[in-house]
Amino acid sequence: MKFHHNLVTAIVHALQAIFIEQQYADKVIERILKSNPRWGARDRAFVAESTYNMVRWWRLLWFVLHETKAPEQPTEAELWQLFGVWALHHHGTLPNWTEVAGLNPTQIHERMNYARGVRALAESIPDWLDAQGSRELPEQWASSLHALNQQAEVVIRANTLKITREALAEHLQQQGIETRPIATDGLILQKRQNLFKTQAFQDGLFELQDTSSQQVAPALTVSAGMRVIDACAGGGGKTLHLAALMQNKGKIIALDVEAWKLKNLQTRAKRAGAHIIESRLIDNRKVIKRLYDSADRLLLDVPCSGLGVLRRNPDTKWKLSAEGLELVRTHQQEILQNYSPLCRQGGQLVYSTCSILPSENQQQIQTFLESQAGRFQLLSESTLFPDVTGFDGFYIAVLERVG
Ligand SMILES: C[S@@+](CC[C@H](N)C(=O)[O-])C[C@H]1O[C@@H](n2cnc3c(N)ncnc32)[C@H](O)[C@@H]1O
Repeated sequence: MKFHHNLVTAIVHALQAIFIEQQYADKVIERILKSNPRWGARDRAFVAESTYNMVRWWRLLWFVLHETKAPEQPTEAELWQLFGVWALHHHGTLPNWTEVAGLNPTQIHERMNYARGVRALAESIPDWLDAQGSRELPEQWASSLHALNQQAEVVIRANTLKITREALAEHLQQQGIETRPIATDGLILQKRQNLFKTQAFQDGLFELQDTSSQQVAPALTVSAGMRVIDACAGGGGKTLHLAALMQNKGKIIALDVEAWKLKNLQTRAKRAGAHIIESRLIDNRKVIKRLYDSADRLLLDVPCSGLGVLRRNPDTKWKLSAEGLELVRTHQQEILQNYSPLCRQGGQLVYSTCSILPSENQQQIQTFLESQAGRFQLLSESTLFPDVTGFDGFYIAVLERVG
């Protein structure tokens, strides 16, 4: 493996932005790749994947480097050494540079071997989160955590408003992009590659969406002509899927508290040719009250810890705290309580998270049902565990309003 100094400099700068300036890893990597248009595909992949992997294994790498926890303000010299630890561990070789000259490969191997016996080190996760996970999921936690540290596959969803999954697969194959089918409308890329620049993406023939996330819209059992409210629509990943399942007939009201996300949703909806979506910003209580008792189907894809999508956003585990998790849970219950009246009698409410923790999932639904004095009943619930499915961790509950 030959390392390029300028690429590792970019990785060190990316880590500074993520850990010192507290920027989101995906945004940092996007910006760095954009500002270096002359890098080839291999260099771009090296920078993106090495940065993500160093974020993922952050705790483990610091332990191996210094036998300490990660410092809050790592110096540039330390980050170069940390890359050295990563290079030795992952590629089996060290670059011949002064920045990593002081590293001792024998010591690195010994510390790595020790760390293998301590789960929170081996899986590179904060102690509090490891304790929380094993308390909540005594049987499943170890294998779920291990699965959440693997690199996620690239999954797309064919936009059936424009093309069938089979025709899309053929179209992509003609561009040299090999895929295999998954779920109802999904395709998995055989090889990681950036699809955003393809004509097929610009033409709205597909969206990037993990297989687990693709299970949420079908849980609403929508049909053409229904009135659907997606109350935490964000950038609209699931809204677009709902529009496709409704064959662009009926109405979807997409709500969110962030105007910029709804703007993004509108851009995506236009590209996808989904014209039954009306977005509304929740900027006062009336926005919600006006919609009471009006939805045949209500989706509450609530904010969550993001634990189920650690494979894509490994920086989440370093940014989350026990206090933050508690706030998230309070917010989830408030959304359930305040927005459930949007569902009409006889209609259905789907609650979903990209978390596997029962305290964000089953326990929230239980608390909600107990507070409703029989107004809602649970039709089904399932946790999609990453170690079982091989995809993101998700929870989906389907409730019916009966009173
Ligand atoms: C898990 S994300 C939604 C992802 C989106 N459904 C998708 O598929 O792309 C949760 C969303 O809830 C929004 N949100 C947070 N608080 C909210 C509230 N009180 N009411 C409505 N939306 C809220 C966030 O801005 C965020 O976009």
